[in-house]
Amino acid sequence: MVNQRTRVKFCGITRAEDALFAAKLGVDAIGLVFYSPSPRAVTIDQAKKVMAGLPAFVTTTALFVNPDANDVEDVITQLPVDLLQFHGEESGDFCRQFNRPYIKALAMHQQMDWDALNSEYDDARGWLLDTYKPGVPGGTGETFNWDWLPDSKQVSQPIILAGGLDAGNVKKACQQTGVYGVDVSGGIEVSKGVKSAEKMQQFIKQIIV
Ligand SMILES: O=C(O)c1ccccc1N[C@@H]1O[C@H](COP(=O)(O)O)[C@@H](O)[C@H]1O
Repeated sequence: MVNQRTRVKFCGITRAEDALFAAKLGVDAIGLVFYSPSPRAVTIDQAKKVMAGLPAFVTTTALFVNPDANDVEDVITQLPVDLLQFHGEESGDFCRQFNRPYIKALAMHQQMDWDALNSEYDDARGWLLDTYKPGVPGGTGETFNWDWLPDSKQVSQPIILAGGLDAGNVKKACQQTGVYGVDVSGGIEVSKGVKSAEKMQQFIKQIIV
């Protein structure tokens, strides 16, 4: 039996050099933000450059927040993204219309209706559980109470933990929660959209030993 380590996604990548460095460190996935109000948003041309030098086996994820279906189509017809990430209030039907694997981000509250979510997003490849902050769809840089995570009897989808992770708390997060994966954006940046090689390395060191 192979030991499974926590999977890692670095999100909000805007520069080819950051994507390459992340790949060298061994990340499983990188995220490209297609949500224009975000300071980490990329255009399709920028995303092409970021993706160009990536080696095989690094999953590329396109992140949207309540997009028009046409905008998603534009991205998936022009870029070879592997996975869609919906970070708004998209319905299950909306997410699955593109016939692409998707993950659904959910803003965490103490009480979640896991049964309803199970039936709405039963075909999601993972649920990304992120901090709830009114008016901010994601990238808050803030953690939520990890005791609120569901147990394996409540959900069947792989859980990806997000929200305020960094090199200082990710090890504890993995040990305490046993999640399938973690997703980080602000915790590995020097400034919004610009990743820090040092912080990326420190983050990975906590997971890949
Ligand atoms: O990064 C953004 O700007 C962003 C904008 C809108 C929705 C989601 C966004 N990022 C995602 O938010 C989480 C947590 O980010 P952080 O580590 O707390 O900064 C992460 O999954 C990003 O993918």
